[in-house]
Amino acid sequence: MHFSQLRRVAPDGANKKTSRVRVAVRLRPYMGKQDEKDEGPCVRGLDSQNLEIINWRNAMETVKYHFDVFHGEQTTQQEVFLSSVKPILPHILGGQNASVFAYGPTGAGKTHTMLGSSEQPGVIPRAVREVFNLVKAKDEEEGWDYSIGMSYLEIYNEKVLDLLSPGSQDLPIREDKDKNILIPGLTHTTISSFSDFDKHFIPASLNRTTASTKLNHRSSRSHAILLIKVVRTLHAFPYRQQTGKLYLVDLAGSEDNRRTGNKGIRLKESGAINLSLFTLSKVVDSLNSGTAIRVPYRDSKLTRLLQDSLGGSAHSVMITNIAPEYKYYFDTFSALNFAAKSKLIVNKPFTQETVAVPVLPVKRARENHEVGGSGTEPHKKKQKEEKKIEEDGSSPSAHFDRLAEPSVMDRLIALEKLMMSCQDKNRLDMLKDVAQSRKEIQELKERQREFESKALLLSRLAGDKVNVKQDPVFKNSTAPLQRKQTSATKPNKQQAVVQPLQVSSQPLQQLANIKPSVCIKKKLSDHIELPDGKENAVESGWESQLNTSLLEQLRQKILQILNTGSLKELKGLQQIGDKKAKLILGWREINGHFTKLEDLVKVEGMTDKRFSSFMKANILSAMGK
Ligand SMILES: Nc1ncnc2c1ncn2[C@@H]1O[C@H](COP(=O)(O)OP(=O)(O)OP(=O)(O)O)[C@@H](O)[C@H]1O
Repeated sequence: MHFSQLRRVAPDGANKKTSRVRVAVRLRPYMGKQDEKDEGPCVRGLDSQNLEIINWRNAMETVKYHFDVFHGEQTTQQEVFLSSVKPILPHILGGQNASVFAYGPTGAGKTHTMLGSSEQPGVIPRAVREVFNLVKAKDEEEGWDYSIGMSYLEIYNEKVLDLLSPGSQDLPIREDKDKNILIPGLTHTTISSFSDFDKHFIPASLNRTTASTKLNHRSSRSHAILLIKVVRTLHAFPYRQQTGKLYLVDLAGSEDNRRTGNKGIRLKESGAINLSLFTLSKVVDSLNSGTAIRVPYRDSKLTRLLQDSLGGSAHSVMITNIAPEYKYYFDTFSALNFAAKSKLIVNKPFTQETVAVPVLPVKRARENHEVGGSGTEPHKKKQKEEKKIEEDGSSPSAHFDRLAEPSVMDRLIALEKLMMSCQDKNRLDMLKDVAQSRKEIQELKERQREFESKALLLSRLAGDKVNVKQDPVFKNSTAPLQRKQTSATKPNKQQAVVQPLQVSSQPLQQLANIKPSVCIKKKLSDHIELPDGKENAVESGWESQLNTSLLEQLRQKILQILNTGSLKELKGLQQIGDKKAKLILGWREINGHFTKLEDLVKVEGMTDKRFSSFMKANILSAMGK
């Protein structure tokens, strides 16, 4: 029977909606040599979806990335298969397409993930076995006959080569009227069992073009693409037929030409690899951002070939492999940026040892390069301290010195720019917001520290002199604080007006509703709506009119918001604007928690009077609901 003459039908569940590419990241175990061992990893997992890598711009920070799935160093081949690949396989039997591809730097574990070894088989053998199992489990009664076939090819230097028929020429890629991608002339072999598959696959794998680079002895210089095709045909007239394709792709390594010493033919290979990987990144980005009108499949052979199995109604998974050693830092960083949906700079040291080491290695490297290392005294002192720290090798900046050649730095900067230009606007805005908020919190933290040291000075002076306020030394050294106090003495109408708490303060209001006292509410309202806006009339004594247990509950709730509330939740409190909320966050970062509500006066700009007014406004607001 000639199936090619039979009518093809649309796959089950196929629709016009473009599906996104699921992104998983797999971190392979540390494999540095013994003498490199002390360096430790530069990247580590946080949980099943997040990981962090040291920020090359500032070794005191980490950059946190979020993915659909994160597979840590201990993750087994079986776990990777079960969570990232197995769920998509049943779709192939229903006539839909799918692709699984391993992306990442050379030596980071792509081949291990896709192929594995006989002791630890990877995605390819497990997926093929599973397809056979799924077909076997199909009920005869459903009326379909299944046949499984395979093709195996590589894309090397933008040429499509048939691995089942070595020595063949570059094959063309075509598209039929139903938008299916075809490769005329490509060997397609029917396979009846897993061992049948193995018989064809193993010798074909040896035909794969590999060569050695400085980074990895067995570096793969081509994209190896295994196609498993499942065709199902109805027993009876009209002999409907459906074809599902599964592409299992071990991509070439994405090493950087200038670092790997590639010349001549290797350089040409790298150019082709980089072109196709760059196009793949644009395709994945277009599919996942959902904003692109045109997905640039045609810009490389790889993406053109995968066109009907990546996006559209296909099910796609990209497993990005990364390595933890510092020598892979640049590659890991670019692989993560390629794969990431979002990233966040976290102001947190990577290891405990780095906590006390305020180093800015990148900045220093560039400064040295640009201005010959000259600088002010404090700058020189800082450099000296940094040098000392780096000599004993305890700082991550020591590792970055190797990356800190101007050419590598320039490429990291260019990479970031490129990444930014590829991002959709929202992501860019989000990054800008994060950077801005961090800057503000940093400034506020510095001011808070200043404030605290002044407060300390004040308490010392209070021990020496009876009336601190008249101490001229203190007056001079606390100018900003005094400015705040001066403005606080002006009547502030807003402070006297009690408004309902905003959305984020809902729990506080709910709490107040437990035992509302109409009588008290009215009385309090009378007080707070004084026409002249003066708050002193209700500043004291108002608490005594409230039910004490309710008052305590409200106080606890406010304390909880102060201690755990987000910026938005803090701003939901009465009399806490954006600036004050950030000051509170800054105070929390430095000091931990407020033990009691009265501790709020330790935050810059919060006087006793303002605190009383704050308490009154929040409690009355909750009561007034
Ligand atoms: N998760 C892992 N667990 C144990 N060993 C691993 C793991 N991942 C990779 N390896 C080992 O690391 C080495 C490099 O891995 P692999 O050859 O798979 O890298 P690759 O990314 O495929 O490189 P290339 O681009 O050259 O193909 C191999 O010895 C491999 O066995």
